[in-house]
Amino acid sequence: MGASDPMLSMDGVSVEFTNGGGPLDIFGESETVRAVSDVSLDLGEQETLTLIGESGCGKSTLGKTAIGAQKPTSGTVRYRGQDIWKAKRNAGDVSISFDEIRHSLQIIHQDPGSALNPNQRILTSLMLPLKKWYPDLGREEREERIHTLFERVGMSPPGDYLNRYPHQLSGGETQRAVLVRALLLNPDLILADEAISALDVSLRVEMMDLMLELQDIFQTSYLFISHDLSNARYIAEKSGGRIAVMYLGEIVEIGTVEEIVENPQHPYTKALQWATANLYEDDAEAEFPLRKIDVPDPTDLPAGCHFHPRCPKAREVCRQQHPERVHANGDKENYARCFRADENHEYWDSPEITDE
Ligand SMILES: Nc1ncnc2c1ncn2[C@@H]1O[C@H](COP(=O)(O)OP(=O)(O)OP(=O)(O)O)[C@@H](O)[C@H]1O
Repeated sequence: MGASDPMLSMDGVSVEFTNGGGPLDIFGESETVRAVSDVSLDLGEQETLTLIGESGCGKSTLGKTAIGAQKPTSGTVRYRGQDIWKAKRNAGDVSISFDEIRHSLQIIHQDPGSALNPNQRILTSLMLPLKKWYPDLGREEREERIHTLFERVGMSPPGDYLNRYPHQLSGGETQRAVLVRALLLNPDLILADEAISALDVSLRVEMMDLMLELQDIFQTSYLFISHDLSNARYIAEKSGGRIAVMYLGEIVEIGTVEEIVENPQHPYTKALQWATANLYEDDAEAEFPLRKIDVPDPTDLPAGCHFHPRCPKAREVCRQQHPERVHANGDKENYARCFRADENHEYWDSPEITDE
């Protein structure tokens, strides 16, 4: 690993799924969905990034690809400089094994119960990964680690919770137990895929606070996935992290809270703001920010800018050209994929679209 390698680095990552066309498909037709399209992204130590976007825009697929649980169709994903899929194939110069990579990149799901065996007491479910990854630890030491972490996440006395079965815990308790399970492995990154969505609103804030507090202690990076801009804003504000907005497989805008929430460039980010009523009460009367509500068929993406059929600012050029990343003021990491972010683009002389 080079000293300057980011903890996680994705370069030109695309993920395609082909459905149908198999021997049992009587029509013999196959359709390809580009769930993730040309995403390049670096995540540093103790960094927090929240992915937001509508259902089906590719957030989970991108998250899974980041932690090595989904193979990209093209592009590379590197953990501390090691190509994850070369490590998986054990091809060439592998400095970090695939097992070690998967151990360092953990996931918490929306349905935390699915991570715990319903027929096992919580203690047994938590002991197993410790036994697997830290075989030198004795039983007592393993139990001690689990007890300490349960105290830390407010589940005290730990014995009261650890002897229960998953169905005997509340949603918030289960989510904390699963967080402990991930933290026990000392991961460099936790992918929290809609991890708080199923909780009551009051518990959501508590859980976000807890995760961010533990981030300092465990020096973990987080990749949060949320469909809710107000949660993304809360996390990014508290952690000083970034927000990435996805639309039909692409990151269309990425930046800090100031960039994404206060001063968005992309009309799609503005539409998400509009939909998050409590964030923008002043704009409640503002014009509806989409020309069409329906999301295009992901197996048949529109030419040009994929957002143009819904974009109230679309012009002819948006039908013809696909926007590149426009970085503001020489910023290397953050950008918007919209012609409007470039004040010199031919977009400004292009006629408005009137007929779609
Ligand atoms: N295993 C799969 N096989 C085929 N298509 C898939 C598969 N996984 C995801 N897709 C498709 O890829 C696209 C992106 O899905 P993904 O679940 O990543 O989106 P998402 O933004 O996480 O959505 P949600 O918020 O509903 O979970 C969707 O069109 C989905 O139907």
